[in-house]
Amino acid sequence: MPEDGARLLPLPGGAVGPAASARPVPESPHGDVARLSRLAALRAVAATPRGLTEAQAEVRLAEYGDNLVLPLPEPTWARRLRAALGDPFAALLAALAGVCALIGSWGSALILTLLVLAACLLRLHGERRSAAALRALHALAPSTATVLRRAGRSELPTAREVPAEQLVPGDVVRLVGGDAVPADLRLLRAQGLTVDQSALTGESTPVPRLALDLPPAEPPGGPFDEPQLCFAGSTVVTGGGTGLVLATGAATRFGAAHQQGPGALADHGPSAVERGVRRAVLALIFFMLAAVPVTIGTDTLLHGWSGTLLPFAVAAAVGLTPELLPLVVSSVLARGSRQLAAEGLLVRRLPAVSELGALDVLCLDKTGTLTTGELAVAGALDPAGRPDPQPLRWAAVVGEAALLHDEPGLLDPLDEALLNAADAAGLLAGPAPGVLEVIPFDPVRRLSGAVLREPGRRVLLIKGAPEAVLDRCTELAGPRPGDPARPLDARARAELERLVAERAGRGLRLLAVARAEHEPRLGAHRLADEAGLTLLGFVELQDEPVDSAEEALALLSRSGVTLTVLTGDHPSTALRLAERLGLAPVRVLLGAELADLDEAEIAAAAAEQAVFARCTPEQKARVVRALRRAHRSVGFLGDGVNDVPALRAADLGIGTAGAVGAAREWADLLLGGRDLVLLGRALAVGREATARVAAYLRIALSCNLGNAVSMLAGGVLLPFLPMQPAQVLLQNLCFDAAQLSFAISGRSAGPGERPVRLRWGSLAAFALGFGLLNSLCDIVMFEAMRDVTHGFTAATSEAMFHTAWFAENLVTQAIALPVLYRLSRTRLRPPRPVWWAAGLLAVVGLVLPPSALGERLGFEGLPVAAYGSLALVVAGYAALLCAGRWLWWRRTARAERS
Ligand SMILES: Nc1ncnc2c1ncn2[C@@H]1O[C@H](COP(=O)(O)OP(=O)(O)OP(=O)(O)O)[C@@H](O)[C@H]1O
Repeated sequence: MPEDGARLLPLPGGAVGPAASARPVPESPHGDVARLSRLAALRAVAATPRGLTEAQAEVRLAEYGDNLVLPLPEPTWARRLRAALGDPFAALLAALAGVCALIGSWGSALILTLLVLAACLLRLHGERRSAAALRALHALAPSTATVLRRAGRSELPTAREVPAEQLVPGDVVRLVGGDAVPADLRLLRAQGLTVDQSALTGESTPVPRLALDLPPAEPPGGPFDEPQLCFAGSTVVTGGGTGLVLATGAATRFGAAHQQGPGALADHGPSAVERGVRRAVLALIFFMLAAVPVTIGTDTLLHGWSGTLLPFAVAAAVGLTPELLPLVVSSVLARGSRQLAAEGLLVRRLPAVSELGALDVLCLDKTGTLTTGELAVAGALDPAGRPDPQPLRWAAVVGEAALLHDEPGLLDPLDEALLNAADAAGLLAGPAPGVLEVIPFDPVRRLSGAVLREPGRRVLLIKGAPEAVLDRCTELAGPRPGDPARPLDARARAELERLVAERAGRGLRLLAVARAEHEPRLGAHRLADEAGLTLLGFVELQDEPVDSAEEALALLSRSGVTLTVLTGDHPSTALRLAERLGLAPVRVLLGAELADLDEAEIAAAAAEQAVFARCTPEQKARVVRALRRAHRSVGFLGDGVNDVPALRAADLGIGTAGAVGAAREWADLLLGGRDLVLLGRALAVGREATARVAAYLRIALSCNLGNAVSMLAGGVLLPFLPMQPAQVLLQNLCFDAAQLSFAISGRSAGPGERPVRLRWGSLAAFALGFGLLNSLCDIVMFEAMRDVTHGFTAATSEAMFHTAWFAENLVTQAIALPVLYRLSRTRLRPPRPVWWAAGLLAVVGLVLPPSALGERLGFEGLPVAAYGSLALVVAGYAALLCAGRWLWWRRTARAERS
């Protein structure tokens, strides 16, 4: 690195390091450095196993930048202005303004330029607020990493937590189970380390990682297969280790994949709202592309080509362009995220706000989520079910081994509880065990263990889920120490299973403890050693439900959210807890049974609030995926490393306050405290935001569709264009401005009875129905104006037509705003700003045309008869709109009931 004055060679992704060892090596995802020996790799990045000094880290941070895969939104105005002007809608408007200027339509060019400026300014403002909200959230919930740093060259290193974004190439970081790997690392040490790389490779089975000194000469199959490397974006499932940072931020493999777009990574695709918005935009663009040429073509065919047709086409195209749609949607979501932050929830991905609104199934992890995870030892039993302290002693020795084996992070809360209880009971009085190896807890195998050195033998101790341990046992320990062991036959096994089920049915969590003695030998633990074990007995643990869990689940249930528990724990323990919390599961399914069910059956079981027990992390994710494929909007609430696959698979991953690093990293939403009732409040905010987005889309789509049809009808029915180009643009500007009211303020009521879903089919049917109703009124107005304008000169009657349609259009849109806001009787009412905007829109429609400004825009004062017709048409429209809405409500209520 520069401060060492060494020659530099490329590191991954353009980072550079000194050329300490530039021997030719095979192609590797991280170039030369990744394939060097540990020592050579350290030299290549000018690092030491003792870590960088603070000063070195600072220099490198300035050089390589923050360790962020995606940079936080750029705060400078110049950048944002460029981005705003580069927006496709703004670009389209600017191009249309250019066309108008070219053909000398100065009024239209001016209005269009104003529209571009207004859209850009609004967008800039909205983005500034969203960026500030995102930065604030990021600052509140930084990801952290444990790094070795030294105050000076001669100082000793200390391990300390730093925000992960401050990591630099050359840093030495520590990993423990549950961590999100913070950068691309070359392992210097690894112990029982397995990582889940499914975010990078899609492969859900955790892969082992080793600190090989000389990696295989040929790189293995895929780019993520090198065993000595860990990649940003993966999760530590078991074990721990120490790694040298090779690349950070965008230079990591994860970062590179992100640059290629979200599809390059294992990603669950756009959210329901994102899909809805995208389709709405496409539909509006389609209206524009279809309606404008058809209108112009029809007009030319019927009445011949006129010079005003081109500017009219331009204006009509603008009128149908949803230029403020992205702004309104992102402002509504940003506002929702601020409200959630005020409630104590951190939104890590903006669309999560709308996912909350759509949420209709919430899958819940049990331990540490519905329960406190603060385990207390309730007792210990011998294999016959009699109280016996020995199983507790040996289980605690496994914990002690993890503690002694210098990777403190390997000690989980369960080990801590065992150690405390055994210590309090005086069971750990003897000399500390000689630890040969620690077998970290593996949520797939559901056990952990230790290999100990005892005089003349090597002792394997295993503790874990009773089924997992029993599968490895062939004998039962005798009632007293020194008594001969009994064989574990089928009858004894059945009795043990009954004992476990009976204790678990009381809500206790059981751990089985077993032991085996082997001849002393060198070498690491082998899976084959885990056979022929002797069962020592069980430890019983108690884990109390979180105080607010029952109230929160009742609130969510009343709000129309189906709840289902997915746990790695015993079925009886899970069932007992579910009942205690007021859930009424109809059945309990085991993770292993999922293999025999297809996705529809799994989804159906989950929808009936089944409890899924003894699930591996991948089985939890499978249930979530099955529900998503059944078109449910699925949330997952979890805290542990065994929840990460499900958190990633869900539409909305929610991490609890005490979630491990990786779970926090992959969660879309983080609870700020233990109070689960927060979820109910969050639901209300999400539903309101989604209802607003849905209302905006419904109204924008139906009014634009109505206008497109009316333009076509006007072209056929009238000998002139239905409105002048500048008037079309002005009307569009007014309607856009009124729709901005969706993005500002309003109140948040209760969560409402049902999730708010954006179903494209229903949105399209709505737009078609209410859009056609709108154009029907326009056509009636055209017909009425024929009579009213009878006897006036051609020019005057044309101007009167324009005036009447302008006024009628704004007034009917003003009525549509609040009336179409509510999708069903039970949904939230329109907030006050929408009413105000609607009122203003109607006033502008009526007051502007007869004003001096209106005259300059080509409007003409209307005779009283025209106002009479206008009043009748508007009243008819309002009545039909309310009737249509009533029919729609009935249809929605029926659909919701079924
Ligand atoms: N540290 C540990 N050592 C040994 N066995 C453990 C340890 N932690 C959990 N187990 C056993 O493995 C089982 C599965 O654990 P896992 O962490 O997958 O799920 P869980 O903690 O029981 O429940 P949840 O999935 O709701 O968090 C537990 O029920 C317990 O029997």
